[in-house]
Formats: sequence, C-alpha cells, structure tokens
Amino acid sequence: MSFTNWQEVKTYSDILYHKADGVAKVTINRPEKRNAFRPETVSQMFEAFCDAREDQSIGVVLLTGAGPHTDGKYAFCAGGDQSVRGPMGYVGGDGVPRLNVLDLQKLIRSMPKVVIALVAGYAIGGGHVLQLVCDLTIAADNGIFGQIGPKMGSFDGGFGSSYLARIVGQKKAREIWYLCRQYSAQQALDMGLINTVVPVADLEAEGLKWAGEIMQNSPLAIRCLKSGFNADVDGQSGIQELAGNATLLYYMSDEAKEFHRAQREKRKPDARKFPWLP
Ligand SMILES: CC(C)(COP(=O)(O)OP(=O)(O)OC[C@H]1O[C@@H](n2cnc3c(N)ncnc32)[C@H](O)[C@@H]1OP(=O)(O)O)[C@@H](O)C(=O)NCCC(=O)NCCSC(=O)c1cc(O)c2ccccc2c1O
Repeated sequence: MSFTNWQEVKTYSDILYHKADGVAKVTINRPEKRNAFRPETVSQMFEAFCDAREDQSIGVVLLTGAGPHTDGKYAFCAGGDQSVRGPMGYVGGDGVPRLNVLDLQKLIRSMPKVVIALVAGYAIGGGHVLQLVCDLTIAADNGIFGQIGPKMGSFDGGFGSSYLARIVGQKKAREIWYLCRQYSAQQALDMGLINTVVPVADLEAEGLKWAGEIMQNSPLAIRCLKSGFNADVDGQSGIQELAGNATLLYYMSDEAKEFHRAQREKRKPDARKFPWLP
C-alpha cells in the first residue's frame, strides 16, 4: 500500500524506484523469489542508489521489498538468488560470476544520505546484511531476521559479521551465524539489531514519518554524523569519508575562499584576517 504521491523515476525489471518530497524509495521486486537478488537486481539497485546520492533534493532513501507474494507471505530480501549461483559467484545475463552486492553495501554505508530499511517478512542471508548496513531499520511485526550461510555453503565475513558484532555484540553475532536461527522482529528489537517494530500495514507510513523528521534537520550535520559513525568502524575508508566532509566544510569557509582567490589572483593571501582558534 502506498501513502504518498510517489513518482516513478525509471522502469526496471527487478526493482521499483520512486521519489517524493525529498525521499527516494528502492523496492526489490521479485516477490516470487522472496525478493532474492541476482546480479541484475543488484546493478539496478546500485544505479538507483547512485541516482539518489547525486540528487540534491533527496535526503532519505527507503529500501524495502515488494509484497506480499500471491501466497500471502512477505519478504524484505532472502539474499542471493541461489538459482544463479555458480562456482565463482552469482552469474548474471552476461555470464560473468559476481558478488556485486558488496559494492552496494559499501555505497549504502558511504552515501551521505540516510538509508532506512523497511522490513516486512524475511530478511535472510544477504538480505539480512542489506538491512544491517542501512542507517536505520523499521520492521513490521511479521519481520523475520537471520543468517543462513553455514547451512547452505556461504558466509559474509565482512560487514555481515564484523559490523553485526558492533551492533549486537560479539556473543550474539556469533550465535546468529553459528546457529542460523530465525529471530522475530521483537527479538531483533530487543537485541538492538533494529530501531522499531510497527504493524505491517503501517510500515511505509512509519518510514515516511521518520524520513519527514530527518528532512527537517540539518543536511550537513547529518552528513558529518554519518561519516563520524562510519569512521569508527570503517578504517581508512571511514577516515577518508570524514576527512572529505572536513574538506567540504573548509571549502565553504571564508578562509578557504580567500586562499583560493589569492592563488587565482597571483597575490599573497590575507592570512591575518583569520583567527587561530583555541
Ligand atoms: C526465505 C525463506 C526462509 C522463506 O521460506 P518460505 O518457506 O516462506 O518460502 P520458500 O522457501 O518456499 O520460497 C518461496 C520461493 O522463493 C524461492 N526463494 C527463496 N529464497 C530464495 C533464494 N535466496 N534464491 C532463490 N530462490 C529463493 C524459493 O525457491 C521458492 O520458489 P519456488 O519456485 O521453489 O517455489 C526460504 O525461502 C529460504 O531459506 N531461502 C533461501 C535463503 C538463502 O539461502 N539465501 C542465500 C544466502 S547466501 C547470501 O545471500 C549471500 C549473498 C551474497 O551476495 C554474499 C556476498 C558475499 C558473501 C556472502 C554472501 C552471501 O552469503
């Protein structure tokens, strides 16, 4: 069910991509496969997320899964599409094996916009990792969370495990991966894996409410906060993000403008105009 005046941005085979009032919405649209992703799905999501990152009117991206399917079941995403998994990765129409969801994970984490996962039904395997790397997760009361790799010949030792441990703690993260149990939305909330649980009929409305509140706040402050949160865990690429924001803010200062102008005008900059703050 839709609650706002969504405008379709572009038609894709595997996803839906909409925008309205500063919010973009990316919907994985393979409900017959519990929204499992194949390489094409990920490429299309990557393109949509890049578009949202470049669009200066967009502050928040909602990531969700189409549903319910005709059998009445909901899914956010059941991970990689096992029907196209070959010996070297997931094989798309071009015949090349890939794990291109890793690029998407990095993009979601590094883009200076807030990404909110709206999870109804299953968030399993690589689908669970996708909700994990989003800034915030709002779950429907039918949400089901879990990893499955060790039961079917895979594992995500990147964000899927190390970042998970940062979120829920080492013991719980090891339990999630070693036992491969499925957890209810309430259990996920109790372990700090997600932000809130709402009735499934209210999921999108709640996402839009959170997005609306975020959109009233300072874009630059949120941009710097996101890179600050990332810097703690993302090593040199996290520091790069944070430092890139420092450079952006410096460029915007009168001081940087004077030094830039002086170079262009082949004169000495008026350095004494600017304080050496304590
Ligand atoms: C998600 C389920 C628990 C839901 O169970 P349920 O009983 O409700 O539904 P069905 O099992 O009957 O499924 C309905 C329908 O959907 C098809 N389907 C479901 N999931 C997938 C899938 N992942 N790939 C392909 N198809 C899927 C299913 O076959 C049915 O279709 P039919 O035509 O047969 O009727 C349950 O479906 C389930 O457990 N699904 C499998 C979950 C899974 O194995 N996911 C992959 C984990 S590995 C992964 O995601 C992964 C991806 C990456 O890109 C990585 C990258 C780097 C490192 C690691 C990665 C990684 O581990």
